[in-house]
Amino acid sequence: MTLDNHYSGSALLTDLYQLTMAYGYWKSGKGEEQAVFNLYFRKHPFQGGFTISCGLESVVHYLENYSFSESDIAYLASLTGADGQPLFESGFLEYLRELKFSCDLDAIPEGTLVFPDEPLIRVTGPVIQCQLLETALLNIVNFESLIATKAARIRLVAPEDTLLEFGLRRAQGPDGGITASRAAYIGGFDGTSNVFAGRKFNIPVKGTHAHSWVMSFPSEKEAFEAYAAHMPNNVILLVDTYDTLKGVKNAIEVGRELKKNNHRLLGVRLDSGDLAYLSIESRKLLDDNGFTDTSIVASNDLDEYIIKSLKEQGARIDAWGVGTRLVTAYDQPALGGVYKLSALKKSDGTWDYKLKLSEQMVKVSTPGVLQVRRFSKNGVFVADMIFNQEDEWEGETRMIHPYDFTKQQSFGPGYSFEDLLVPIFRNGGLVAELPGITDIKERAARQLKSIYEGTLRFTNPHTYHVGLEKHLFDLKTRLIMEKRAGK
Ligand SMILES: Nc1ncnc2c1ncn2[C@@H]1O[C@H](COP(=O)(O)OP(=O)(O)OP(=O)(O)O)[C@@H](O)[C@H]1O
Ligand SMILES: O=P(O)(O)OC[C@H]1O[C@H](OP(=O)(O)OP(=O)(O)O)[C@H](O)[C@@H]1O
Ligand SMILES: O=C(O)c1cccnc1
Repeated sequence: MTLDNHYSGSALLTDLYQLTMAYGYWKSGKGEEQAVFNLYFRKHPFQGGFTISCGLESVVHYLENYSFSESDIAYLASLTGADGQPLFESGFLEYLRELKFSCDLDAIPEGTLVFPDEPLIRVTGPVIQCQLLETALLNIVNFESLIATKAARIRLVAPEDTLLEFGLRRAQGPDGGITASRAAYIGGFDGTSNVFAGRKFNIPVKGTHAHSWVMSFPSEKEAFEAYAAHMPNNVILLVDTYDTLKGVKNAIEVGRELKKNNHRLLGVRLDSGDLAYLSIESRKLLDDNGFTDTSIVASNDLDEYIIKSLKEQGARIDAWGVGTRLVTAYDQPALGGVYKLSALKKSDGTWDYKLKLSEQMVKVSTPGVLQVRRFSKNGVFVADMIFNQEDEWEGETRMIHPYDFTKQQSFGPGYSFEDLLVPIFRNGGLVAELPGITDIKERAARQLKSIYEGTLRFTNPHTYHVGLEKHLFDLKTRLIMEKRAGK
């Protein structure tokens, strides 16, 4: 595991403006003021109706090692402003050298269904630290959640099939490939071709062979024979190098030899052409020759839409190898998560709630020390309510649509609920036990089964209700009015 990812824990994994602000906070003596920041997104990716949270484990590892090394400090000391003078004075660099992560961090566990405006991560602590973390937290959570969601969409169209992630060669660099393998597994894939990720994250690794293997022999048949002879316990033959259906016939002949030696032709792989037609014809050939338990694997620029279409066409494909369009989230290459200040502690210990105005209501941030309450009825998620943890109320809970106060919902005793953000760090110390990858994966699968299925469809999905608790709605409305009035 020596692939150096260059940034492990490095506090330089940030945008310069976080450091210019940190410098400003430090200079003005505000650096230790307690702040609350929330990480959330405003719109589901892929025009979908859900997102799977992912990336918290990477966040934890990043924060556990968070520091400015001697060489980081030396680099910052070398930066100069427009006048050629150092950008940062030495006292500030000394401060950074000693800086230790000391915030509280609460987060929604990985593998949870999450929705627009909900804080996935809440950081509470010295404003200087909260600010410095923005870029790294967004980088990690935006990408991993995006890929886990893409993987879940692919799983939805092939609930019973084997799904293999083949993306490393086309991923956005080594780190993109490695983290995508983990996120894809959490989102519902069964294995990866990425051996590094397999070992690092304990993900099953799977592989067939490439066209080059076939091309390196005088004939396809000889290539298949040699492969079967060398690795009789892992024979999945790529049959499309020259002529797919002739390739299947060659594979069947090799399969007969394997059988004689108590081995099995596990599968054939189709990587070009009309995958519906070719899989149906291949299935017939295999079945007619007694290879009913030989699987058909397909690959070639697949995604959830093509797989869905192939299934509708009656394709007889048992396993899908999906690369490029999964690990690059081809049709939407970024999740637009943001990280906003929502409260600052006053000297009397109470919170000064903060709000960012915008002409677009969806872009107005939400003030408060935010938490998300998920209401369920008979095991089905009904709605999520964002509330200010500092508020207390009695009796029934009232939730208001964030952008339309005429839409309200009440929750009485008939509902069960769960607060989604859980403590991860307290005063910089890890207080949560991180779940294993299998638990996270199972959580994601359970979550997808616990929601109205219209939420999961691809075209015009049903909108799952997310609202603001009444007191929070009132606070937000009051602050908007005050800001608009120029206070
Ligand atoms: N029956 C089908 N219905 C819908 N899409 C399909 C079907 N069969 C294959 N596809 C998809 O169509 C695309 C075909 O790719 P392309 O046009 O590059 O042809 P190809 O057969 O792969 O040729 P090449 O030999 O260049 O790889 C791929 O994304 C593939 O997954
Ligand atoms: O298509 P993806 O979803 O990215 O899956 C991975 C692809 O990588 C391999 O192909 P290769 O690199 O040889 O390229 P090609 O078959 O697409 O030419 C494999 O045969 C798949 O086609
Ligand atoms: O094992 C395979 O078949 C494989 C692995 C990576 C990319 N394409 C195919």
